Amino acid sequence: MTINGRPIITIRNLEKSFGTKKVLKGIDLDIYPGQIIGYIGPNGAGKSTTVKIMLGLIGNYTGEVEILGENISSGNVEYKRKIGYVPETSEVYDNLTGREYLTFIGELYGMAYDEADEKAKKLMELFGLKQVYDSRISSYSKGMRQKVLIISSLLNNPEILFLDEPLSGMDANSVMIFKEILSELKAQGTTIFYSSHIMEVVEKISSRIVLINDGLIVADGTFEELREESMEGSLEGIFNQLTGFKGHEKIAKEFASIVQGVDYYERV
Ligand SMILES: Nc1ncnc2c1ncn2[C@@H]1O[C@H](COP(=O)(O)OP(=O)(O)OP(=O)(O)O)[C@@H](O)[C@H]1O
Repeated sequence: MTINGRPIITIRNLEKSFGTKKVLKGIDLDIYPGQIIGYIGPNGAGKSTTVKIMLGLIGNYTGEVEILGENISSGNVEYKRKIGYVPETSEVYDNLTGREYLTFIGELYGMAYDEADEKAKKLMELFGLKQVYDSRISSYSKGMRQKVLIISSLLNNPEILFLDEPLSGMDANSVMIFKEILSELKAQGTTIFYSSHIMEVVEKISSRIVLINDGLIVADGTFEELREESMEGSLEGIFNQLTGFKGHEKIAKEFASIVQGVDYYERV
């Protein structure tokens, strides 16, 4: 694993509970500039919670989170100017046009209107959305909205990009472009924190993979390192092994039996 300089993100003994449910049970992570971190784990493992804490969207945690040398609990929100975020579920302002939305976001980041407009227009064109730049977002398809979110997260040329399942709804060609964009950004030193369930993409793009299960990190290394340790050939296999998952066929058969109203145990 290549490590450049000081960590850009440091997480120490991060714990978070919702009510009586402990969701993060002591996360420790040092993330270095220019890494693409593939952050993976089963549904409910705590991935989005970790990301939202780093973004300052969730409070009341214990432990330390430092981003760009600043403890985020200090109340200084300056670091937010230097990060970008594509959320898992998006709340885009539907009534705005692409231009209105993206210039609004650009201005929130402190950009001049014309600068944001120029940049957004060019990026929309590269994503094949030139024709709809002045149409309301409510008329966009799911994938088109996703592209707008991706553009909005990059307008400020962030030092750290947080991506939470960013590919949802995007077609195969757009995914290819997006993967290439991530490689280019990484080559220029952007740090990317990438949380996704699409194992083949995570496997290909990540310089380091961190697997979280039930609120704890259970694996951390390059894909090759994890493969050697687990003796599994694919990230999917490593994921299944480390999360203790077995018997997908049995579960599927039982599921189908219930759907069809057939007694599973009579059928097997
Ligand atoms: N605001 C909340 N209030 C109560 N419980 C919450 C809240 N947000 C998350 N949780 C719980 O915390 C746990 C972790 O959720 P989180 O969204 O971090 O999981 P995840 O790893 O991102 O899962 P997924 O892969 O399904 O997106 C889940 O059990 C979830 O129900």
